[in-house]
Amino acid sequence: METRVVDHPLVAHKLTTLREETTDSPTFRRLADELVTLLAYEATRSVRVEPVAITTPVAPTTGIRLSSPKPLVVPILRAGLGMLDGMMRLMPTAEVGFLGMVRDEATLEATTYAERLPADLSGRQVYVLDPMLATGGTLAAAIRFLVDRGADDITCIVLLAAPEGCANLSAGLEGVDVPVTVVTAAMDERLNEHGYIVPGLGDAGDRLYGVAH
Ligand SMILES: O=P(O)(O)OC[C@H]1O[C@H](OP(=O)(O)OP(=O)(O)O)[C@H](O)[C@@H]1O
Ligand SMILES: O=c1cc[nH]c(=O)[nH]1
Ligand SMILES: [Mg+2]
Repeated sequence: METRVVDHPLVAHKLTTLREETTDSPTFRRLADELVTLLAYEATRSVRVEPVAITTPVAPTTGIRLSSPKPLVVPILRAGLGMLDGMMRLMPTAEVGFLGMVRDEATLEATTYAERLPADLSGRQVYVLDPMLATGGTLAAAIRFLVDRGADDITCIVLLAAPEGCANLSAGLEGVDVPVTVVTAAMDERLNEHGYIVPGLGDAGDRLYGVAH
């Protein structure tokens, strides 16, 4: 597994406001959206393309376009939904599938409660969106799910990652034989005793959409 921390002053600037406890939901949603577009630029460096012949008003030439089948973007509900528009702005012709997953706040185990994905992901490049890589349990389960369906290249775009979560995720992917890349806006210090990222930004889903009941 490769981990890339995007080192850019605009990313750091937006992330700082996102973390602030006084940042309200509308501002949080806007910043998450803007951050994803910046991260997606880095995360799509290896998106698959193919040559295409075109004619400009001046001359014929060869350009490139996204290969077929198109990349699949998979936001992990709930919080990953806050990253979808920012991603699709950069890659509007991608397809979108959905995974609903929730972490039990006592055991920190992730379970899947919803799935709407193509049955066959053979040969598909997949971009998974989830703002938080905490213990890594959610992303490990999501990646296994996608690989079991045939996905052969997976890039996870997260806003914050914890070092313990990255180590767990890498260990949890033992035996997974496809390239996995994590692109994050920051690698934070650690997890606290509740499995929250420190300094982090709190509960991303609650900050985007309000407290879940
Ligand atoms: O790395 P992990 O320890 O598995 O934790 C990360 C997960 O926790 C949060 O989701 P949550 O379970 O709170 O669901 P929500 O998006 O509905 O709020 C977050 O959006 C990740 O999916
Ligand atoms: O810090 C954390 C950890 C898991 N999920 C969140 O939303 N925030
Ligand atoms: Mg949550």
